[in-house]
Amino acid sequence: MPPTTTEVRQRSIATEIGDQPAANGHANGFTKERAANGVANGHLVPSEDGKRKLVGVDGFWYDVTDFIDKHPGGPIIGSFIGEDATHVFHAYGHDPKILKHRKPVGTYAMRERHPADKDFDELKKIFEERGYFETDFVWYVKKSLVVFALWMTVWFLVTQFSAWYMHYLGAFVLAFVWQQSGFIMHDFMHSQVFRTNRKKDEAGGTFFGAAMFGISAHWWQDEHIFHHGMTNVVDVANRWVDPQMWEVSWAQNEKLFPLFTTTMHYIFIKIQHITFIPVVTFIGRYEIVTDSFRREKRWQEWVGAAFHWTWMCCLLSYLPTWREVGIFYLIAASVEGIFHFQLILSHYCKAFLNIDEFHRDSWYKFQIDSNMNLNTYWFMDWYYGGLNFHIEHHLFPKMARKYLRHASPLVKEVCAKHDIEYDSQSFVEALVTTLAHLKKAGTHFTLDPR
Ligand code: HEM
Repeated sequence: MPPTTTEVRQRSIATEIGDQPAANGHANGFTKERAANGVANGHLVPSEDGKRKLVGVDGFWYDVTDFIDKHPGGPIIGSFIGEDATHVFHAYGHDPKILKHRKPVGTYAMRERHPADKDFDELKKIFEERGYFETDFVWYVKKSLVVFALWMTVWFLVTQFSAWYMHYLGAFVLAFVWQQSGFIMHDFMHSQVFRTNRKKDEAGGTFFGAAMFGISAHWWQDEHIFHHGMTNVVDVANRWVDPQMWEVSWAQNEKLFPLFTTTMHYIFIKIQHITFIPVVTFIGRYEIVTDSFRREKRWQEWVGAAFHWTWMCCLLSYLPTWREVGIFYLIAASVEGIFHFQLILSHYCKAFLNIDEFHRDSWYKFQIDSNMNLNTYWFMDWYYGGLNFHIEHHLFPKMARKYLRHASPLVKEVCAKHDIEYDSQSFVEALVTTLAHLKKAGTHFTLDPR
């Protein structure tokens, strides 16, 4: 059974800080007051009875009161009640026919949030015409074959050699099997492969996520949809944060400070610039594996996990001693942990917004403010899964990853035209910037016990 709206939006903090979910009416990212009014912003037309839940798209209000729990994109729709969701709606590639079947219940005057918005809408059309939102199946077959070849290499190194260093070389290659599978899972769970057939995409995602990478693909998707729709957003009143930007071990932005209230948090945050690298490297993988299955109830993910641990145990059984088993997994997990930096560096030192600021800001502009690209040569795109072009991926989450590099020059042009900073740094620069940022944030942190 899929998690409920409340579970998904409150899980990140409630489970890690140990707090109870907010008791102040928060259920779907809107307060009791907002929900009761049907709409949040004064300039919007209220619903007839004042109690319906309306979402605004392209200047029309749609009543989603009975649709929230059925929405195929999950509970995030509830976070846009009473708001103009035009840009996030289109960015997610909703088929325009979806709204043709729904009768609007009112209209509102669309407010220009930023002059660049029109240009980004135009860019999307240009990219559509260029075919950047279409799937190259041959490309995916090749990617899958690479994963399979790497996987066979691991087996070969572990089963055909008795030298410990060949086994550990196998562990190193295993990290790449996990990493590359993770990227393919990412594409599937964004419906970037079959696109109009979500069931097939989810099955592919579960195979590469749970069976190969070892994490629950649906758990990841639940969090990732919020991460994309509401990147770096903090809702202090409801104790909610973009779930993929929240860790109990550090506070990377002052907007998160009110959520940290214990002496233990204080200690963690004061030393966060020192613990950052070892925690991400050595603990990262264990954390996502356990976190992803802790509350997982979907049987597909458990079947995938059973497959994953069956092949992992068979593989590990070829190693001669428990010591080698331990070191083998540690090497694989730590090398894979290094890959986690990429995603963290793309957001940690960037802008964060409180939820009300977020709903007032331009969705496109904030995607750029809250993202950083990593500069690399084209031949390293495979290593970063194309997500070194994080700005482009966040602006257009359904764009096929092989085209992200091609989309970048036009995105840069729009940013330059509107004087928006397009942040792109090398991996090392981004790491140094993030460490300095963590140190500064830690210095400013003071404990505010509640
Ligand atoms: C009037 C409001 C909305 C309606 C009627 C609606 C309807 C739908 C439908 C029918 C789908 C499945 C088909 C498809 O992907 O084209 C879908 C998917 C989705 N929706 Fe919505 N939606 C609405 C608003 C939103 C909003 C505000 C968000 C905010 C982020 C959102 C996020 C998503 C996501 C992430 C998916 C999954 C896309 C994918 O990866 O395939 N939707 N929605």
